Amino acid sequence: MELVNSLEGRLLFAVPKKGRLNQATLNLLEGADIQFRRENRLDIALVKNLPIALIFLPAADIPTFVGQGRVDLGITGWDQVREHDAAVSAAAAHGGAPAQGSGCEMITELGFGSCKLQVQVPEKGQYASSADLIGRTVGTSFVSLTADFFAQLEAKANGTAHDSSRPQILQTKIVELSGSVEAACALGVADGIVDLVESGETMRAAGLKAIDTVVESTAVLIKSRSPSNPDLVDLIASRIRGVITAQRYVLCQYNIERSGVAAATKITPGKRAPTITSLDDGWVAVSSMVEKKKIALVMDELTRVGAHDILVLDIHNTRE
Ligand SMILES: Nc1ncnc2c1ncn2[C@@H]1O[C@H](COP(=O)(O)OP(=O)(O)OP(=O)(O)O)[C@@H](O)[C@H]1O
Ligand SMILES: O=P(O)(O)OC[C@H]1O[C@H](OP(=O)(O)OP(=O)(O)O)[C@H](O)[C@@H]1O
Ligand SMILES: [Mg+2]
Repeated sequence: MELVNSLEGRLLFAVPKKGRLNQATLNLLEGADIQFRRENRLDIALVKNLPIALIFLPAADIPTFVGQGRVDLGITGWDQVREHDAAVSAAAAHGGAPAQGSGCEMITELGFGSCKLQVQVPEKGQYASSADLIGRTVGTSFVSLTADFFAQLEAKANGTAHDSSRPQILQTKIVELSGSVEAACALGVADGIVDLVESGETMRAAGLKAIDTVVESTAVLIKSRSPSNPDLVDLIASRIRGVITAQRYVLCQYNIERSGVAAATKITPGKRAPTITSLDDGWVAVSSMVEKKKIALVMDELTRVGAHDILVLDIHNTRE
């Protein structure tokens, strides 16, 4: 109870308490110098060096807390934000509460947690396209997105207009499952599933294949429509962007004769522009940010156009 009282005046920041996004999120918080100690089993942690409290929640619940404005900031999957939005719209269409505070605003993508929410069917089965599943049973944890997806397919198949603001009466049966969704086809619970795919290993191991994509997802930083401390939200967003940039880029430095600079800086144009410093005897030193995943190719090409003394340095942090 005491801890809940000490939330007063603090910006509330929801982070995934487990699962695929947990560790990468903790690394990001560390990079952004958000210092905290989480007591064993406690889902609230006060940040020591900023007026922030971290709230550890399941990734799927974070858009609800942020969307209702109970929590100011959150990190979760874009798939979860879309599922939440679809659920709120569906409730409104059924005459429930109007889409009260449904809105989470996306601040930035975070560069981890990439995956696709895909329609999957048995590899050697009779279904070749999503439309073949109309009127069948589909298992998923993403019931609202799946219902929307099949409502659109059914409207198209029936030659009618899809209107998401009206209650959807589906021919396709959607069965809600909370995990290990891949088991549903083999065990006869569903004819197809809608679930996340990253490497495809889980899908293949279950003897399934993907036939359609409902949503492409990545981890995102989201905020509520009217956060309690907008300046602090901006500060955190800017720190987090800085950490992500630092993780994505390396600093590439090299020396080259002035005559080769134009060709070399085409290879390393930098994030904004390369820094060029004159050296003796018609040589220059160039320093430029390069995407980590491209650096080997960039070094090959720089060597080809006459660059020497190429150095690649890690970037600890950045700020625009
Ligand atoms: N295989 C994956 N690769 C990349 N990102 C993923 C993967 N699976 C899930 N995600 C992302 O992580 C989010 C949370 O999913 P995850 O399954 O990790 O959480 P959880 O269901 O709360 O945890 P758990 O499955 O451990 O119970 C998803 O909404 C999605 O954005
Ligand atoms: O394409 P892959 O790289 O194999 O990853 C996809 C799997 O990852 C997630 O499962 P998770 O590990 O969260 O288990 P769960 O199904 O019990 O949630 C997701 O639900 C898929 O099953
Ligand atoms: Mg999971």
